[in-house]
Amino acid sequence: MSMPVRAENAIRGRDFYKATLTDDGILITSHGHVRSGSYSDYDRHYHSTNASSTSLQSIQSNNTFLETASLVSCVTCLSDTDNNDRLLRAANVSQEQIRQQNGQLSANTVIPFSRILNATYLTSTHNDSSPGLDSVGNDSDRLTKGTDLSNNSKSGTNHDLEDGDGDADDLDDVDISPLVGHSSFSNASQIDSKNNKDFPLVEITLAKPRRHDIVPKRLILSLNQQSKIPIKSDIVEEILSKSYQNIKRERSILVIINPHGGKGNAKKLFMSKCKPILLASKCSIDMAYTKYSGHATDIARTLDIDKYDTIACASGDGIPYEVINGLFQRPDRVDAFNKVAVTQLPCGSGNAMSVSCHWTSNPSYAALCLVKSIESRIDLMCCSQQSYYASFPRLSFLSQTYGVIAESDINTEFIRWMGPARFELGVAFNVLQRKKYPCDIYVKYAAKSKNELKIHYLAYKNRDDTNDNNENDIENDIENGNRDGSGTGSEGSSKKRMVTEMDFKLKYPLDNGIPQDWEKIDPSITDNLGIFYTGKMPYIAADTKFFPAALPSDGAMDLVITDARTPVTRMAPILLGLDRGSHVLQPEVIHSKIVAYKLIPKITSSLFSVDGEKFPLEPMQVEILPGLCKTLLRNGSFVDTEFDSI
Ligand SMILES: Nc1ncnc2c1ncn2[C@@H]1O[C@H](COP(=O)(O)OP(=O)(O)OP(=O)(O)O)[C@@H](O)[C@H]1O
Repeated sequence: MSMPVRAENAIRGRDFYKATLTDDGILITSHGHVRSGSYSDYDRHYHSTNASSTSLQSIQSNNTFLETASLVSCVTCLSDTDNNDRLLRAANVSQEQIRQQNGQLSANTVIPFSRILNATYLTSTHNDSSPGLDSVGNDSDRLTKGTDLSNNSKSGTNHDLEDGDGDADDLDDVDISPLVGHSSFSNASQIDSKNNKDFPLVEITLAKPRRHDIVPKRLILSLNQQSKIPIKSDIVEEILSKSYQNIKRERSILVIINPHGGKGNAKKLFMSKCKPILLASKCSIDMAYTKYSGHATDIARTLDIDKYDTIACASGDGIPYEVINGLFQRPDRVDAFNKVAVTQLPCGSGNAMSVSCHWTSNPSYAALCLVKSIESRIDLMCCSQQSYYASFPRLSFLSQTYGVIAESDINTEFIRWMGPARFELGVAFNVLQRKKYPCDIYVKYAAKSKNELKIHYLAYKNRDDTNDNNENDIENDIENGNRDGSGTGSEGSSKKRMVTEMDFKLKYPLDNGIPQDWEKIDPSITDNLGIFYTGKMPYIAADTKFFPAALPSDGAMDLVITDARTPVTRMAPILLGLDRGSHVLQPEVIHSKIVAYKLIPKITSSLFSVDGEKFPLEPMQVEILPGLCKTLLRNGSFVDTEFDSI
């Protein structure tokens, strides 16, 4: 049996791999190369299980370490580089050895489905003088230059809404070319490969580690239909459905870039690290650049929500805050919060959302998480103060703080050039001064003592583990005619539902005073308050696990309070425990789960910080709004803080 000429043309001069599908991914069984004008290598490899060609032998001679490396690469599928490095070292495989292989995969490598971005039948144009892969190269150029390719297909496109230069700049040799939707591939030639049951030639695009990042990489595979798992008729669909299990494919993304974010690097980071991954995954992308503070709120308030399922903020935490509030101020906010997921591509200096939700602060890995994540609902916190409450209260997704941390966060803006380090410097400075911030605090507890908090945490964490916190189930329910989205499986879960206008209604409006069942925190503590910090996400910065017990939708926020009178010798272990999250276990630290609070400052000069934004020094009342916001959580949960084992 020989290879069809068109298929040979398509892979002429390229490496290809013979492969088979397994439960975990695509197993490479051997490697080949089709020389110009000859397809004998392909035939030899295809028909021989113990191939004896020279090129194969030379590959096999290196197999011992490569097989180890293969296993490692399989295990590390979504980890970032630090993790990869550690595992490779543990397996005694040096990066140099990996590099020597020129990126070739050895037999027995498993490409995990979690790493596969796209799959398509490999096809050739009818014009042999311009073989398919050259066309792909052209396509790639067009995509990276930001040209609108959306005439026939929404997929894999890129439109600049503003700025327009779309200078995908630093892509160097990154391979971003989706074949599907390319008009030069006729239907006839696609059928040619698809219907060839003996030789289904498939091109996959996978996310491949390169230096500290991941980049899209295309591979040609000759797939053995006698695979280890049952294959339905369409092998490409089989690969795609396993690569995107319960995950929405081909997202329509509005990327909002803060050009000043991340010390002015946000645009470059997005273009070079995130965009190639998103395009290779066949997402359609529109881009908007913020021109002033508050612009992202205006964009989110007025955008056409029918066009997007995702708003990705290529920024720090300031832009997601603005976007959530823009959606909240829409007349059709119910539809907006049911339609659009808000996520972050970490291109700012404070990237707590990405660290908590995507488990990484690396923009390329976060982009992979974006396309591979489960849509989930997270709680928001609604903040009311007299000066703005009447128009719109403010939604907070991350934190509110008063005292030492608020001043360190905001008052160190003038040393913005320092990046994240300025925050730590500010905290240390204020703590050492033992500055106090007197106030009254009233709270409605969900779990008051540390013991009750642990019980609450374990109950909700286990519930999340079993429910998978999976918003896609809601979409499936709705498609199946179950309009309230209550689902068939885990009934009663707050996440398995669509939000309604009732979900925006405050239980504790500011004007109604402090309810009877709220407790006042001991004034001897609050008159000497050092840190007041409430949060919904575990990380407030890449290496600061301030809220290790935070959960996406437990209907509560975490409260941390310290007393400014705590001796510096005791504060030192508290601050040094911030990276591990062990500070909350220290006896001097108050740590509770609460559903609402009111803080009344007793000083005249200070501020609040809400999600890193400066808020006025007025009484602040906050309550939780359960499961209001759709976002993308890797594996449906926040990064594991190991709170249960601290
Ligand atoms: N064009 C602009 N000019 C001035 N300010 C802007 C502009 N675009 C956005 N901003 C503001 O910049 C602030 C910080 O944005 P972002 O969080 O993306 O950046 P960052 O680098 O992480 O900064 P931070 O360290 O404050 O978190 C936001 O509050 C936003 O309102």
